[in-house]
Order: sequence, then C-alpha cells, then structure tokens
Amino acid sequence: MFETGLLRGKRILVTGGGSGLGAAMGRRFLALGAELVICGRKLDRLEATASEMRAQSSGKVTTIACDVRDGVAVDEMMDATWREAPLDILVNNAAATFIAQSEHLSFRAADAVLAPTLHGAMYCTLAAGKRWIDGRHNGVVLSILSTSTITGRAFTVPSAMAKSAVLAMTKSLAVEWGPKGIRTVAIAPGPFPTAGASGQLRPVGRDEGWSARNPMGRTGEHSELADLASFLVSDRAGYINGEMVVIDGGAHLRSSGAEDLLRWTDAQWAEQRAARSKG
Ligand SMILES: CCC/C=C/C(=O)SCCNC(=O)CCNC(=O)[C@H](O)C(C)(C)COP(=O)([O-])OP(=O)([O-])OC[C@H]1O[C@@H](n2cnc3c(N)ncnc32)[C@H](O)[C@@H]1OP(=O)([O-])[O-]
Ligand SMILES: NC(=O)C1=CN([C@@H]2O[C@H](COP(=O)(O)OP(=O)(O)OC[C@H]3O[C@@H](n4cnc5c(N)ncnc54)[C@H](OP(=O)(O)O)[C@@H]3O)[C@@H](O)[C@H]2O)C=CC1
Repeated sequence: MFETGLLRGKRILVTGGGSGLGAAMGRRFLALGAELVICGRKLDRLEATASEMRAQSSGKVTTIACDVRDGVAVDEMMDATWREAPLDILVNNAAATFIAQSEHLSFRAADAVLAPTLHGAMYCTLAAGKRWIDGRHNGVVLSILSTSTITGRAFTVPSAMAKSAVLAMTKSLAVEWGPKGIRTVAIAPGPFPTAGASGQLRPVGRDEGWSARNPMGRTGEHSELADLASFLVSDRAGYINGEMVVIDGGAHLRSSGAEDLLRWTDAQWAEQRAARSKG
C-alpha cells in the first residue's frame, strides 16, 4: 500500500506498544523502515513482543519499562531515548478503561483511568515536545483516542473525558507547536478486537450482535488502523495538523456504543462489580 521505506530514518516511540493496537502499529512502522521504541509497565510482555518483531523484521526495536502515570519515569525514559538519538515520532497509545456505572466509581477508580489515559499522554507529549523544541528537531505526536470524543459514552465516562481532553491537547498544540515544526494528530478507532479492550469492555454475554450492527458488518482489522497511523505520522501527511481521523466503519454515526448497557439490570451490574473484585 505504501512506498518502500516510507518511514525510513524515523525513530518512533509507541507507548503501550507491547500489546494490541500499539504492537500492530509498531509492526507496520518497522516494516516501513522505522526504528521502534516500545514502552509499557510489563517488561516481560514488551520483551516477548519485541522478540516476535525482531524475528519478522531487521529493524531495530528497543524496549523500556515505563509507567506513563509517573512524570519522573517519563522524563527518564525520554532522557534514555534521546541519549541514543532524538525521537521523530511519539504515539500516545497507552490507556486504561473499564465499564462501570458512574455512581459506583470511587475517586481512585476514576483516577485509575484518567492517570494513564490523560496524564500519561500529556506527560509524554510535554517531555518529547520540549526536547524537540530545545533541539530544533521536527516531531509528530499521534494520539490514539476514541469516538467517545464525538458522542460521549455512558458507562466509560472517565475514558471519554480523558480522550476528549487529549483531543483538546491535539488541537491546541497544533497551533502552538506547528510553527516550531511539531505536528499533532489523532485517530479515533471504533471497535478493534484486542485482549485489553475485550477484557475491560466486553464481558462474556454482552450484546453479541454488536459487530454485525456496524455499518460495515464487522469490527476493524489491526492492519487497517496500522496503515492509517503510518500515513498520519509520515511526511506524506505533512499538512495534516490538529486533526482526528475516525476509523470505525461508520459505527458512531449509528450509536455511541453503550445502548445495550442502558438495559443492564442492577443484578447484571452487581455481577460485573463482583467479577472485578474477584479478578
Ligand atoms: C471506551 C473506548 C475507548 C477506549 C478503549 C480502551 O482503552 S481499550 C484498552 C483497555 N486496556 C486496559 O485498560 C489496559 C490497562 N488496564 C489497567 O491498567 C487496569 O486494568 C486498570 C488501571 C483499568 C485497573 O487496574 P487495577 O485493577 O489494578 O486497579 P487498582 O487495583 O489500581 O484499582 C484502582 C481503583 O480502580 C477501581 N477499579 C479498577 N477496575 C475497576 C472496575 N472494572 N470497575 C470498577 N472499579 C474498578 C478499584 O476498585 C480501585 O478503586 P478503590 O476500590 O480503591 O476505590
Ligand atoms: N481496541 C479498541 O477497540 C479500541 C482501542 N482504543 C485505544 O487504543 C489504544 C490501545 O488499546 P488496545 O490495544 O485495545 O488495548 P491494550 O490493553 O492492549 O493496550 C493498552 C496498552 O497500554 C499499556 N499501558 C496501560 N497503562 C499503562 C501505564 N500506566 N504506563 C505505560 N503503559 C501502560 C499497556 O501495557 P502494560 O499493561 O504493560 O502497562 C498496554 O500495552 C488505547 O489508547 C485505547 O484506548 C480506542 C478505541 C477502541
């Protein structure tokens, strides 16, 4: 689909790159000639993913254990990365979410989502941006958001709030940092099956017909998201700034994706909370 070497010479950090969509984007970036850095909290998973990537590609893959909720750890990760060479592209992909009735959310539960999804993306963006600006180096920040930024979303309110805030960051910095050579862009994925998303959002028995109701009759392929991400971070997208591209088969035009949960009974929600506390 793309010219060979579209991302040659680009050094890309994908937060949460050890699993799911982050790993899918990483694989495509490598195939297009990029050098990859992936971070997450679980070093064993990062290493396992990196080994698979190295087996499939001759590109360089570096792993760094980093909890993006911790600004000091984010700065240390950026220092370690920059010691080797400046990044060219940051992908804010790490995030957390779960379904819950908002009236049952403790403050700690709200923070469990806001901290990685909003603060983590902000810390990584600030840490990369100040290094790019100090070094007069061009950069791109791609943030993986959600169609909840357009529709809102019942039962995942902290996630919808965090993703909307990162969209505001994307638009604001496009104007502030564009003149300094930094583009900020975003993707709003619809449903792309991953272990993380299924585990947090789709307990067994939840609305089995949802993917057939997507206007395209299916969920997204990881390769489709990886292709869009590759284009947006590449120099071919050099005039796209401050924009969020939706990739959801048209799903959000039909539903915000939480209607089935409005029909859940108190007993179902109690069961969901109990499953979590056992988990
Ligand atoms: C919407 C579409 C767009 C987004 C899609 C995605 O992001 S897909 C990607 C999806 N991928 C991921 O999400 C991967 C990353 N996920 C994670 O890192 C973790 O699963 C976590 C941070 C979400 C929860 O971490 P943990 O289990 O270690 O939590 P903890 O022990 O640190 O507790 C902190 C507080 O949170 C509370 N609480 C926790 N869970 C629930 C719940 N289900 N129900 C209610 N409450 C919950 C817990 O009770 C506690 O409050 P308390 O009782 O002290 O007042
Ligand atoms: N799949 C889908 O349908 C959709 C996904 N998205 C978004 O796509 C992105 C990827 O999600 P997906 O691949 O599905 O799910 P995953 O659960 O696989 O991805 C989340 C990643 O974030 C990392 N992570 C979580 N918390 C932290 C933290 N505090 N510090 C560093 N890394 C962290 C996890 O690694 P570790 O646990 O090792 O820290 C994991 O690799 C997310 O931003 C999500 O909101 C948006 C809409 C729909």
